Amino acid sequence: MSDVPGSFTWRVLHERHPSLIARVREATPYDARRNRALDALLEEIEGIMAPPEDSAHDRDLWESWDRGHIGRRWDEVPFLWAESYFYRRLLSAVGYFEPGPWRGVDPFEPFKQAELEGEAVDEELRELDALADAPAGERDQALILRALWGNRADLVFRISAGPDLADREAGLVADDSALLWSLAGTGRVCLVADNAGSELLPDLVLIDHLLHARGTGQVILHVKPLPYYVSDATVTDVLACLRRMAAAGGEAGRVAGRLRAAIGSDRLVLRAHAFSCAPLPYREMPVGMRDDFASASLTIMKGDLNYRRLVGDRAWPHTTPFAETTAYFPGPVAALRTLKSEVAVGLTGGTVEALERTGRPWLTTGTHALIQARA
Ligand SMILES: O=P(O)(O)OC[C@H]1O[C@](O)(CO)[C@@H](O)[C@@H]1O
Repeated sequence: MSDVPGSFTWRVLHERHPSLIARVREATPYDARRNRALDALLEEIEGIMAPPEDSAHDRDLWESWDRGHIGRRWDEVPFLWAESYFYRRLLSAVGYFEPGPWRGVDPFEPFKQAELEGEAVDEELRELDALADAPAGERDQALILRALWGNRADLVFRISAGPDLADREAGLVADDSALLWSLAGTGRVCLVADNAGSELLPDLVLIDHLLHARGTGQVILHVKPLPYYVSDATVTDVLACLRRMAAAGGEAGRVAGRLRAAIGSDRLVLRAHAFSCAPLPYREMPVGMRDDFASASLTIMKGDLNYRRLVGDRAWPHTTPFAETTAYFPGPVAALRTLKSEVAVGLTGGTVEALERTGRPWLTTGTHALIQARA
């Protein structure tokens, strides 16, 4: 829940969301009607959650996902539900679904594009040249760590996490990478993506490594069907990353070429399932998605939001076993995530004590990360 003033979840709803609306307005010159809708949303999020508009194409879908929350105060329903619904309402406000000129215009695209064009990305892509000749085991570990720490580059988080984020000390609080690699066999691997740009690029490099070097037969890449949580990856973002890598040349260009060919031969399959934007945990996933995950030798869940949805967005004792909270999942699963919210399981008592002893925040700052897996 988010109803305790000053708590982390309360601040996301009452501070981050209003500041995100301001950033969206700064980034795109919306017309008067869109601005009025954004004003109305700003007012609404301090009070009662309104239903989707009568004419909304996905009204039935949201009604099926509603658990009696619509019509209550935004901060009196589960945090996951309110936070997810906010992004749906923001898209409505900017005219994303309505027939007319703003239809399909991603309000977060200016942020995503600026990041993808940045020099930091050039450097990351150049580093792939040296990695291409590294011994196999070294490459495995380097690529998994890049995909993991790429999750720190989350734009919603960057917008509001403060300037010292990049300087903070980084730490891995759990590391099941050996189990992860033992599960990534020659059959199918699902990767459930999180952010575009700096996170999706290393995810795509990891996918290429699985297909090209590790003998994985097929990878199914799940992305979002809609712009979501600011920087979450859509198919458009996958294509932008492929173009960016192709333009960079060198090993990045070769990776892009192989991935294009893999899409052409269905060795890399893209999915944009409606449930990927649902305000619900994966425990409630629909049959089609369940079948995908059940057919894979491993599903890799990227990022903080997917982690919350995977283990359940609850105040678990941090020592609750990861295998227990994911027992419902239809196949082997791994999580690669930097910690940006208060949910964490699968840690040893010693690790939790050591983290608490530092007296510094570790759960919501993006300074710590985990690799967890269960067979
Ligand atoms: O992009 P990620 O790693 O899923 O992070 C999203 C996280 O950011 C927040 O929206 C704000 O910190 C969290 O509530 C959420 O879990």
